[in-house]
Amino acid sequence: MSETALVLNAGSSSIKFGLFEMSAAAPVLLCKGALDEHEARPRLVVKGPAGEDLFEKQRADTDDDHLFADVLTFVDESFGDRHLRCIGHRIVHGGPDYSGPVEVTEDVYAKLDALTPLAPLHQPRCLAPVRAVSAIRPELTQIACFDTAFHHSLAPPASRFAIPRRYDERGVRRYGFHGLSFEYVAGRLAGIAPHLVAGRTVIAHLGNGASLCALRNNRSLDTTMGLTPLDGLVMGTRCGTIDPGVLLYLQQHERMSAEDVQHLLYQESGLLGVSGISADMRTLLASGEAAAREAIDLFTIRVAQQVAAMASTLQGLDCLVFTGGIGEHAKEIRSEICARLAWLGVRIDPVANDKAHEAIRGRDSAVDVFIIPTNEELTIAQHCAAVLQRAQ
Ligand SMILES: Nc1ncnc2c1ncn2[C@@H]1O[C@H](COP(=O)(O)OP(=O)(O)O)[C@@H](O)[C@H]1O
Ligand SMILES: CC(=O)OP(=O)(O)O
Ligand SMILES: [Mg+2]
Repeated sequence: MSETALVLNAGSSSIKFGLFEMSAAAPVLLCKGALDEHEARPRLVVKGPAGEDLFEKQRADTDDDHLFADVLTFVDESFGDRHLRCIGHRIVHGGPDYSGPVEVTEDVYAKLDALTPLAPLHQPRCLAPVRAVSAIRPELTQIACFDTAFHHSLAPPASRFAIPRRYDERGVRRYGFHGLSFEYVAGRLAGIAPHLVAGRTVIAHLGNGASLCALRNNRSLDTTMGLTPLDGLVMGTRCGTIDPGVLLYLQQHERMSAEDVQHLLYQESGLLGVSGISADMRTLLASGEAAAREAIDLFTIRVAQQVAAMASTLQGLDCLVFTGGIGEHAKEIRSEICARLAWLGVRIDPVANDKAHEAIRGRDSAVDVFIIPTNEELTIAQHCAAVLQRAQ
C-alpha cells in the first residue's frame, strides 16, 4: 500500500495544507487545500495538483480542532486506499535546539510550547494542529519542521545583538524565520540558474510576514528577522525594525503593559497601522487614500534599504528573488523596490515583470532578478521523508 504525508502550514494570515505521495523518490503532491477566512464562516477549499476543484465545505464554526478533524476526514474518504504515514507541521520557532526536522514527542512539544513568547502570533497557531491530531489520531507520527532551522548557519557577528554577550549565551540572538520558504526557493534557483549558487543572492519573502535572506552556496549568512518574527521589514500588522526606545517610551510614558505593547507591535502596526485601512496589500494598492500610499512607500523603502544591508553582508549582489504573496503577485511593488535599487545595478524588464515571468531581469541589469513562487509544503514533505528514512 502506498504511503502519504499530510503537511499543515499555519501562517499568520492563512492555514494551508498539502497531501503528498511518499513512496516515490521525491514527494508528489496529491491535493492541496486552504482555509478561506474571508467570510464570516470560513470555508475549507481543496484542489488537485493542477488546481482543479476537489472539495469544498463551508464550516459551521471557527474552531481549529474541528477544522483539522475535517481535513483528516477528507483525507480518509478521498485517499483511504493509501496509508497516511505521518503529519508534517510548519513550526515557526525552533529555538536554539533544532537545526533540522524532528518527530514530536511530549518533550519536544513542551520545548516548542515554551517558545510561544518568542512568536506569539505564530507558535500557538502552529501547535494547535499538533494537539488536535494527537487527540484525534494518537497513533500518527507527527514531524515538526522549523522556519528557524535554515538559519542555523548564521554566525556572529550576523547572529548577535549589540547587548552584553551573556544574553547571547542565554539564547537572545538572531534566529531568522521563513526558512522553509528560503530553502525551497534556494533549491529551485539552483535548478534554474546553477551558476548563481556560488553567487551573492538575496531572497525577498514578502507575504503577510516578510523577511529577507542573504545567501551564498545555499547557506543563510544574514536575515532581517531576529529573536522573533517582529524584526526587519514592515509587515501586514507587524512594525519591523523600530527604535527600541519607542518600546521604553510606550511602557514608561504611555503606561502600557508588556501585553499591550506586544499587541500593538504584532497586531496593530505595519501596513495596517500606518494606513489605518488594511493589512492587505491588495486593498492598499486599490485605495486612493494618501495614508495607503504612505504605507506602501514605507514598505518598499524598507525592503530596498534592507536588501542593501544584505548586499553589504554579501559584499555585492548578483541575484534578487521575489517570493511570498506580495513578491509573487504584486507587480507594482516589485517594480517600486527594483527602482529604489537601481543604484545597485538592479533593472527589470517591465513586460516580463507585468506578466510575472520567472526571469524578469532587464537587458542592462547587473543583477539577475527572478520571481519564484514558494512551496513551504513541499519542503516540509521532503523533511518528513528524511525523518522517516532516518527512523528506518
Ligand atoms: N494579486 C496580489 N496583488 C497584491 N498583493 C497580493 C496579491 N495576492 C496576494 N497578495 C498579498 O500577499 C499577502 C499575503 O501573503 P501570503 O504569503 O499569502 O501570506 P502568509 O504570510 O499568511 O502565508 C497579502 O498582503 C496579500 O494582499
Ligand atoms: C514567520 C512569519 O512571519 O510567518 P508568516 O509570513 O506566515 O506570518
Ligand atoms: Mg507565509
